[in-house]
Parts: sequence; structure tokens; C-alpha cells
Amino acid sequence: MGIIHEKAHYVVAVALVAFLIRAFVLSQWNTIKRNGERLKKPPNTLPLVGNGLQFLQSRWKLFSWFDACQRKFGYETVAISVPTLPPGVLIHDPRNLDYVFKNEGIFTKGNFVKGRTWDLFGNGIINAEGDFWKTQRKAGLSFLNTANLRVLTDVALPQYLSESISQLRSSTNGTVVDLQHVFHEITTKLMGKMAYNMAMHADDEFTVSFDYASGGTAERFQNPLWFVTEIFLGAELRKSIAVVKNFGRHIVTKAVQDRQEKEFGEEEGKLDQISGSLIQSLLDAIQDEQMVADAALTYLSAGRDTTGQALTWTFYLLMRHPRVVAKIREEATQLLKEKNVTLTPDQFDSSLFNPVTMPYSMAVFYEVLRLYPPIPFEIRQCNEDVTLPDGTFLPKSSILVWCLWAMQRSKLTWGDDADEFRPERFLDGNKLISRSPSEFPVFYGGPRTCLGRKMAEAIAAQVIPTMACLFDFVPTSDEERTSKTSLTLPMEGGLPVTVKTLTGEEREKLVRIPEIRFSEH
Ligand code: HEM
Repeated sequence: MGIIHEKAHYVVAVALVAFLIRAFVLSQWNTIKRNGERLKKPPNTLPLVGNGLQFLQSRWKLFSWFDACQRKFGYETVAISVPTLPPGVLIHDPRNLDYVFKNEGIFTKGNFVKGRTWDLFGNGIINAEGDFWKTQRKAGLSFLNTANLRVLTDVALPQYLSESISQLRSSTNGTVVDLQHVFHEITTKLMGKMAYNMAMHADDEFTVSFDYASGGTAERFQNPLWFVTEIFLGAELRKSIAVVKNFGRHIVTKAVQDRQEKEFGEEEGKLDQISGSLIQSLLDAIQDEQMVADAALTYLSAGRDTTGQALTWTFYLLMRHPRVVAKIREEATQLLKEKNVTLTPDQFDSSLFNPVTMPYSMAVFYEVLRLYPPIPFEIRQCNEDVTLPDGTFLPKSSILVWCLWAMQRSKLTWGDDADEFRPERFLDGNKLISRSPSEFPVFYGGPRTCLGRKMAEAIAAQVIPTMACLFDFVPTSDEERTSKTSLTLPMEGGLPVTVKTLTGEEREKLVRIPEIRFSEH
């Protein structure tokens, strides 16, 4: 028995050495070059394992490493290597990113991304290409048309926002509330009702399983041996994906039933008339119900998690920057006075707040998206040989990575105060400044640019000033918050706060004399 054990160790060790030597030889062979020169390597690149160990760290440390690369190399493209994976580069130059956005047929998700996300998203729009992508995009465009967005801003959002406000008011006795849950609940209800005609909540079994599956799927991008480790440690992930997939099928079955039963008459409210319009458009366009389910689940993740998390980081930063909160309150108070409207927890019309009437609040939202991008990095794979504008030659199958977390903190692009939270950088007087997608890729760019940008902006323009005017939130801890592993950017442990409801008078005082709770930086 002892001898067999020893031999097993020997076999594993030999296999590991052989594997590393092969990886090393392949990495030398496949070196990516710029104008005939090898690319520089990022800090802490090791012989044999390359950057493999960096990718095994927690994502928070990984973000810092990406940021350190960006600080060291500026816009220069650098090589990244991980044993077992095709050769790769990390790009920082907005010119290169612009080229990627304009040539999305060359820079695709490829087997590298699809192989890792397939179990969760299958053929959903995020993974789809060609005609199948076009079909899903068309269905999404029809769901997010102007008339539906108006129902969202005038009916659905005010209703769900007011439900959350009632809950927050009942928690003003020192109870600790998780703000991340509050925002997730709003976006979950919105997407559930409008897209699928379903009453969904942030603590449903589906949502909990989806969070887990998103974390497990994201880990596959950090662990090159995920397909081996999951054999032993992947039971929970497999279970979560099964729950998610079942729910996808349930959405489709319910939508087919709705189709047969639902005949809307004049008496139906506006929200009921449009609810389920995404799933119905998808059913019209796609024959295969499994594919409809994949498409539905992908939209749910794209629309709900990103926006809920962006709002969470917004209030995290606002609690650290009382002067910014005071300016949001000032902007809202001014508008309310002009319209001769009062805002109290019992009586408010949040639909007054929109991206046009609330430029400062929108600048706050963009600044949060700059520092805490809900999709923090992107990966593409070249499906042919290609040369980037900076001269970097990428052979077919190479991997291209850009880290929004790092790029959106670049001093070259954003100036010396790039690390500071300063919403004014998005304002020219009272007008919002828009930045090109290649400099500020938070909503992606080119033909596959985010479909839901207007929806996210409409939600932010209403939720941020309404919540900031009605409540004063106090965090239960001053510690820096981090993000847990996920395909998006959820806050680890949520955002626990205590809540105080503000009277109109108190709000006026806070507009004039912003208290300093944290040192601003
Ligand atoms: C702050 C909120 C949001 C951010 C930062 C954001 C960001 C992004 C990014 C970076 C992508 C590209 C992802 C990739 O392919 O790797 C994307 C795609 C997409 N987003 Fe958003 N998104 C947000 C909100 C929304 C909302 C509310 C919806 C509404 C349903 C939505 C729908 C989509 C769809 C359908 C795509 C796929 C587009 C395509 O491949 O053609 N997003 N988004």
C-alpha cells in the first residue's frame, strides 16, 4: 500500500513537471511580438508559470495587479502568459480598444470565453454570434423601446421604489439594512415583471443559485485547471446551474401559458400591458425553447445585477462623500421647487427625476461606474491573425484582455486625480460630458454596445436623488468594501447601513451645511 502511494506521488510529480515544461516550450514558441520585438512582461511574471499565480489570487488582488500594470506601462500592450492557455496580451491603449470594438467579427468570445460560460448562458446573447445574435438583439431592442421605457420610468420604477421606501421607513429604529439587497430587489422586480411577467425577488432560490453560479463561472477564468478541480469541488456549482436552468425553462413555460391565456383589454394597466414583452419577443423570434430560456437568463443577468450593483457602489461612495450627497440634494430640491412639488416618504413623484433634469446625479452615477465598473474586465479571442493599431501582432486564437477597473483609473486618460471620486469631471457647467467608449468602456462599444444603457441611466436618475433626499444612511463599518468573485461586481457581504428618514427641513439644512463623516479622498 505504502509503495503504491509513493509511486502515485512520483507519477503526479513527473506529470506536473512534464506539463510545465510543455507549457514553457509552447509559451516560447507562441511569443507575441510588436514590430518584431517581444512584448514586455507584467510585474511578478515567473518562469514556467508565467502569470498563473496572479490569476489564482482573490479578484480584489487581481484588480490591484491589473492597476499596477497600467500604472507601470501606461498605454503599452504587455504579454500575459498562463500555462495551458493560448498566448495573451493585456491592452491599455484606447486606440487598440477602439479597433477591437470596430472589428467585433475578429475579436470574439471564442472557445476561451464560451467554454467557461456555456453551462450558465448557453446560446444567450452574451455568447451568441451571427444571425442568432442579431435575432436576440432585435428582441432586446423591441423590449427596450421608448414606449416601454416610459412605462418603466412612469409606472413600474415609482411603484417598486415606493415599496422599498416603505420598507426603509419601517427600519429607522436602528435596524441594520443591507442596501445591496434593497437595490437588488428593485432591479429584480423590474426585470422580472417587465421582461418576463413574473413576480421575482432578490432572495428567491433562483437568485441565490444564480449568484453562486456566477461566482463559480467567474472562477473558471482565474483557474486554468478549473475543469479538473470542478470534478472534485464542483458539486455546488453544478447544483446551482441546474436550479438556474430549471428556472429558465419555467420562465418559458409560463410565457407560453401567458400567450394562450392573456388577452389584454383596455382596462389593463400600462405595466400589465407591456409586462413579459422581452420573453414574448424572444418566443416570436426563436423556435427552440431551450434557446429562448438561455436568452432570457442572459438578459436577466445583464439587466438586473449590473444596475443593482452600480447603485450599491454609488451609495457606498456617497456615504464617504457627504459633500456630493449635499449637491445631489441641492439639485433635487431646486427641481422640486421649480415644479412646486413636495417630496416626502408618503408623497413623491420620482418620475420627475430623469437623466435630463438631473445632470449632477448622472455625473455621480458615471463617476461610480468609472471607479467600480459592474463588468470589471473583458476577454476576447482572435479568430484570425491580426495586427493592433500599436503594431502588436496577434496570431489566431490569441487572448486579448482589458481591465476596465484599471483602464478607468488611468492618469493618462483621466488626469492626475484619476483615483479620486470627483463627479464634476463628467460635467461642463450643467451639461454632461460624454467620453468615448474606447476611453470609458463601461457600456462596451461598437455593434455589441450595451442594449440597456438607457434603462440603467433612467433607473439611476430616479433612484439616486429619491433615496438621497428621503434618507440619511450610515454604514455600520468604515472598512473598505471589496467585491466577491462573480461575472459582475457584487459587494462582498452586502452594504449594511442604519437608516434615518429625513424631514424636508432637515434636508434643507443638509444641503447648506454638509457634515463631514469620513475624510474625503
Ligand atoms: C450600469 C448598468 C450596466 C452596465 C455597466 C452594462 C454593461 C455592459 C457591458 C460591458 C456589456 C458587454 C458585455 C460583454 O459582451 O462582455 C453589456 C452588454 C449587454 N447589456 Fe448591459 N450593462 C448595464 C445594464 C444593462 C441593462 C439594464 C440591460 C437591460 C436588459 C442590459 C442589457 C445588455 C445586453 C442585452 C447586452 C448584450 C449586447 C450584445 O451582445 O449585443 N445592460 N452591458
